[in-house]
Amino acid sequence: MTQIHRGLAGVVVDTTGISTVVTETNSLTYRGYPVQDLAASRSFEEVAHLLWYGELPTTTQLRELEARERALRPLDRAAAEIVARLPATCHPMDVLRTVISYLGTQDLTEDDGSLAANRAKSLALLARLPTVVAADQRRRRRLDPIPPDPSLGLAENFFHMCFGAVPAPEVVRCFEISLILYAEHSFNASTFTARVVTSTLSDLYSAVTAAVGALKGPLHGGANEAVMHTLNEIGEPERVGAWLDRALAEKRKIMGFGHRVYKHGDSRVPIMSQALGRLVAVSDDPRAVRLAELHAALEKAVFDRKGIHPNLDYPAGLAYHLMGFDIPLFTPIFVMSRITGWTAHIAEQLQANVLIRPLGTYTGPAQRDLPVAGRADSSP
Ligand SMILES: CC(=O)SCCNC(=O)CCNC(=O)[C@H](O)C(C)(C)COP(=O)(O)OP(=O)(O)OC[C@H]1O[C@@H](n2cnc3c(N)ncnc32)[C@H](O)[C@@H]1OP(=O)(O)O
Ligand SMILES: O=C([O-])CC(=O)C(=O)O
Repeated sequence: MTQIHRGLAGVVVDTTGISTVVTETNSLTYRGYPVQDLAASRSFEEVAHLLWYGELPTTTQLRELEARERALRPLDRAAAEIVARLPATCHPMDVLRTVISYLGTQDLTEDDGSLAANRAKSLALLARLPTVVAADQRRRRRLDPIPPDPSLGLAENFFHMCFGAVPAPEVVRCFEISLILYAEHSFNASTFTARVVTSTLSDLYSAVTAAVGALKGPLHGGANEAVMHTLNEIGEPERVGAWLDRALAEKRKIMGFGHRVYKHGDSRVPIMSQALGRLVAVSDDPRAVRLAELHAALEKAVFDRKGIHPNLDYPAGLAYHLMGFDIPLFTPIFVMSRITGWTAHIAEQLQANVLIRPLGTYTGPAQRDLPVAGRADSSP
């Protein structure tokens, strides 16, 4: 009897040299480096280089990558118009997906699937996606877009393009840590989607567009938005117990909790939670402390009631709210980071490609004779 692995749970589908969760230390490594060490001392741009090239950049390589990223940030007029004209009723992930698809049609660089060509496309997306996301937030607030500032690093420039100002260094660093932590996580659903598309020898933009669609769902990246909706729904720390009783009785999934791979806690959560704590301490949001209390109370209550730990989306969701971003921007920010991991996997897939095509056990009707066409009683 064929064993069925629903959801591919526990199935090893390929090798990868990009990242792994070291279960003995509950540590996530990118190209061998623990992510907590990267989050403590490195920039997001350095991490992008590490994921793409396999090594941290030298000073010269970093300067070169930064210079190219800064130069590639502006959108062409048509891309800017697409952002401005798509209905405000659509989710910013739909805007991002649509603009990425458009950018693919405008990319006239070599499309031979070579490593060099894909690296150039990956860098262009890393540079332009923040410009799209920031312009989308501003138009929803009825504000004109702010052009990128090439004197600023990627994280600072994103704040500049969203708000016209760069916040305190603690806030920028918290944001950058979130980008480093979100950058890569092995064969998660969106990365696997990108690899499936790539395995047919389709192009990088098609793979990334599909990955955006996979990340949007609330069981994956969309959970960071859902976390903030949950906190708003509960409202006050004192209401956590009653809210959780009802949610569990209704068999609701508590967003930002649980994980397919980590069963004893997501290795990235302690780092992000510490960064969130520093953010709360400097936040000028009058509700910051109460929200942090509510956040901690829900985490404790879910663990006490269900033994389930939070995943990275749990601290990241509240952090993005306290940084001033609108909730529908949270998952697009995840994309701004994960574009590095997706594109590293696309390159890896192409280097030793095999078509990804699993099997399913058929449970439909047994083979049967077709009814005679045209007979009145031929329909079942
Ligand atoms: C960056 C990321 O993408 S991280 C993931 C973000 N997603 C979320 O936060 C959404 C909420 N979490 C979930 O839905 C799940 O934990 C997933 C989808 C992440 C992982 O799901 P799976 O590995 O398939 O685990 P599964 O859903 O089978 O959960 C196992 C058990 O724990 C329960 N459980 C898992 N997560 C939760 C949760 N968040 N709330 C309540 N119960 C949960 C399930 O109901 C199930 O219980 P049962 O055995 O009594 O039926
Ligand atoms: O690995 C997963 O299934 C989901 C996740 O945490 C991620 O993509 O960062």
